[in-house]
Amino acid sequence: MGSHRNTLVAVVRQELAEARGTARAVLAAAESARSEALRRKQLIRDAYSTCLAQLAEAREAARQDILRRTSTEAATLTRNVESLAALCASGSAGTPWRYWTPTEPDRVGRPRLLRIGTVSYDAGDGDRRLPALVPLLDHAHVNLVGDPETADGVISGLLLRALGTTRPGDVRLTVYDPEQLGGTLAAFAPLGNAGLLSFVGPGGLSAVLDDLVEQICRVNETVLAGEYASLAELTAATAGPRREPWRVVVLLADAELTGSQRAQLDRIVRTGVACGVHLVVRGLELAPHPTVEHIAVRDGTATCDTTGELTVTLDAPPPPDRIAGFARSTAERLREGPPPASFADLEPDKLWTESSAHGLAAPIGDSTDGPLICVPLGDDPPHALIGGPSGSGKTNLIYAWIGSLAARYSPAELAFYLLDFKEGVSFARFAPGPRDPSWLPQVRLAGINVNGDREFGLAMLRHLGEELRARAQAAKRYEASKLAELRAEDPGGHWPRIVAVIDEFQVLLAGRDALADEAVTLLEDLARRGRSQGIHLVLASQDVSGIEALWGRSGLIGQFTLRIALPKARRVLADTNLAAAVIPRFHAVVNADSGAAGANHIVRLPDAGDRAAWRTLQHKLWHSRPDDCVPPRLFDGDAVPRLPEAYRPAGRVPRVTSDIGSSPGAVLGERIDVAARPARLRLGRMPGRNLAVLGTRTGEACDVLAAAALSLAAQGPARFSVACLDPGAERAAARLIAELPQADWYGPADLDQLFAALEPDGIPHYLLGYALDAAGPSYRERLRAVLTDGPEDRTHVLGWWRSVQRLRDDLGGIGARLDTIGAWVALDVQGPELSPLSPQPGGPVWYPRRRRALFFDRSVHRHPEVIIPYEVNSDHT
Ligand SMILES: Nc1ncnc2c1ncn2[C@@H]1O[C@H](COP(=O)(O)OP(=O)(O)OP(=O)(O)O)[C@@H](O)[C@H]1O
Repeated sequence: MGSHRNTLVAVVRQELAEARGTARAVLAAAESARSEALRRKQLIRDAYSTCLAQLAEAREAARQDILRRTSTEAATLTRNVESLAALCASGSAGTPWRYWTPTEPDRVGRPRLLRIGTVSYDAGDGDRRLPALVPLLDHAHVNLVGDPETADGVISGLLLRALGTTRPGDVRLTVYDPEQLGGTLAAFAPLGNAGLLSFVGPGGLSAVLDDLVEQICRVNETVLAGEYASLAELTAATAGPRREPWRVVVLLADAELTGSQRAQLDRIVRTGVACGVHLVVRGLELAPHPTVEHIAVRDGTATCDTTGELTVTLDAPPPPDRIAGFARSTAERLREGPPPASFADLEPDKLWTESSAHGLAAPIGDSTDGPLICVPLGDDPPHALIGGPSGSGKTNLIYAWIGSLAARYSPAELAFYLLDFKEGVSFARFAPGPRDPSWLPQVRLAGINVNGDREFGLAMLRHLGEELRARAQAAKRYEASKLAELRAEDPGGHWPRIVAVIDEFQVLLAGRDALADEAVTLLEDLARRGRSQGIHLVLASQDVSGIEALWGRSGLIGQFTLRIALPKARRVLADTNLAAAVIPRFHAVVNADSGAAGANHIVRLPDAGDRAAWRTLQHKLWHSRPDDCVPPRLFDGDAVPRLPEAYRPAGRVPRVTSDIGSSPGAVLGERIDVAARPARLRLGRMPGRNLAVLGTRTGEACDVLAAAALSLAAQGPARFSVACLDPGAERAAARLIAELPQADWYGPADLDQLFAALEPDGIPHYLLGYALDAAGPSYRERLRAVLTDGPEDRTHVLGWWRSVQRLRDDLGGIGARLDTIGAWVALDVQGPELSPLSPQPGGPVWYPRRRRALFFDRSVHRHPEVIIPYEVNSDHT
């Protein structure tokens, strides 16, 4: 029993153990499944939160990106809107009152939008403000509602901006203010003095409306005439000034309108804008129409059609004193007329498009009512006379004319020769200078500071005389009677029209000397025959007696049919023509009928003297110049020409066997002529081929001798004996010796050796004698022998005597024959003193002047000629 029990127990135990084992296993499995599930759960949780974080990150990145793009786009848009606003309301249309000044529109400028205040908006980086703009001229009527005081402030601002962005006279105001009788806009009253503003009394509304309706009918009928839809379109199409002013009618009415008034007002609303009639209304409701801009104002703010729902913070009204000041100056300017054309306005749209075959025409300014006035030159009128007292603007007029012509006619069509006898450099700007390398391509010659050098004037006339002859010959060859025909027959030829301007020409004619006689003869010839050969003279003078001198020469004055008189000019126009006496400053009378009353054109002249404006034009023309265009010859009477390098020995001693040449030429100075050629003295093997330099100006005498010696040395083998008998000339003589390839020096104690050395040996031998008169009587005999016999043996004396008297003493005293001196250069020696050396009885007409010398070579000259001694060493040593 006991064992059975035990067995049972054992079995039970066994089973229990097994069951427990199973349970444990199940538990363990469950545990592991649970922990697996938990792990998975954790994984999922982790993945979820990673996912959330990533999503958040992506969302943030996307948000930042959107914000960035938004702000960039907003900034661009803001900029665009701001620049658009600035463009639509530039200058006085949009400037805040604190900085406000009127801005003149350009010739084809269109009316702008007008600022009434600002709208603020959030640009992302804080609050920004944009101008709130409304249309008026050419675009809209303005209908204000709301608080009258604020509305009147807006109206003042709009009117001031509209007036300030247009030309004086382009806007006419009518104000109907029955309550305040014009007091609301009283600050504009000065405009009434110029007829730009009228106040209408309480009973005058019907008449005003009728008048506006009539105006609209008239504009439609006679101005637009079915061809244009509006005055704005007409102005744009013609690119000219406005044909009709804008009429801006301000109606400050709180009363009811009668039926007919309302009907008229509605007509104006519908049709006014196209005809330049605009209503600015407060207290009335205008009939709905696309051209009506509504502005509702309240407490310093407004809403209007252009800005939609945005609230406009209104600008304070313009200060009344600013309005009154502007109105006064506008009325004043209108009385003075429109501003004159500027120098730039004389320029054509395209440069160098005109042909000068049949003449020249170029504007020099505008008339008081607008259009530019052209001045003709050609077959008729062929030549011009300009007159006006000092300071009246002759130089300025000449600049304007030259600029205007130069912009139209290329160098193939036009050539200028310009000469100014005034002290000053007015024509220097046309030639290259140290600060500006440009030049006016049409200028062939410019003479400045010529007041002392009438010879240069004569040289220019001679040059033109030669040109005239050349043209006349060509015309004969081609059987042409005028320039246009010659150009047609000879299309390959270079036949520009020539305009020669001589300012203060009377200087050339002053004096009863041979120069004046020749100048008059040349002028007469040029004036008479230049017409058909395309050579035109423009003579200017401030001097009545100079002009009167012309009147005495009927052959000359009769050709100057174009007369230009500046204010207070006398004797330029006909005696019965008093226009020049009454024209204001900076105006001119242009008369192409020899000054006859009735042929006057009054021209307002632009300021053409302004260097910057000139430079702009000149640079433009200079950059367009043809490749073969050379700079003009500039003659400056104040400049001293240097001995050109070509006339200096290159350094080597020429071999004795080199070509000597039959008559080497000594260069003495620059001739006063158009080509700036050197004055040469031929030293052939003939009696008298010696040179005497006469006068006491040591520096210039030394320069003449040095230039002669150096130029001779540059031409071939030669010997030089330099005798210096004046201590003041020693440095110059020493400099010369240093530069000459072969030279011997003789001082006062060496004169015996000098004369001994002058033995002929076939090679040219030049005795350069500085202050030869100091040699003294004991050497006179030998000197005379060299002077007499030397040249035939190629020995020539180039000597400096300090007076004619001393030269004469050296040659044998009173009654001595001076024919061994074949050529002389006189410095500070008076004309009569030269009579023994001159073919003219009484000596030449010569008044010594600085750096000028009179040169006479018996073998070539009929009359002595003026030369400019070259500067040989710039330090004058
Ligand atoms: N149209 C103009 N607009 C503005 N300024 C002008 C005008 N014309 C001349 N002027 C000025 O007036 C002054 C005198 O002019 P300009 O030198 O042309 O006179 P001018 O008659 O040649 O005098 P002068 O004979 O004494 O040389 C200059 O300062 C010049 O700039």
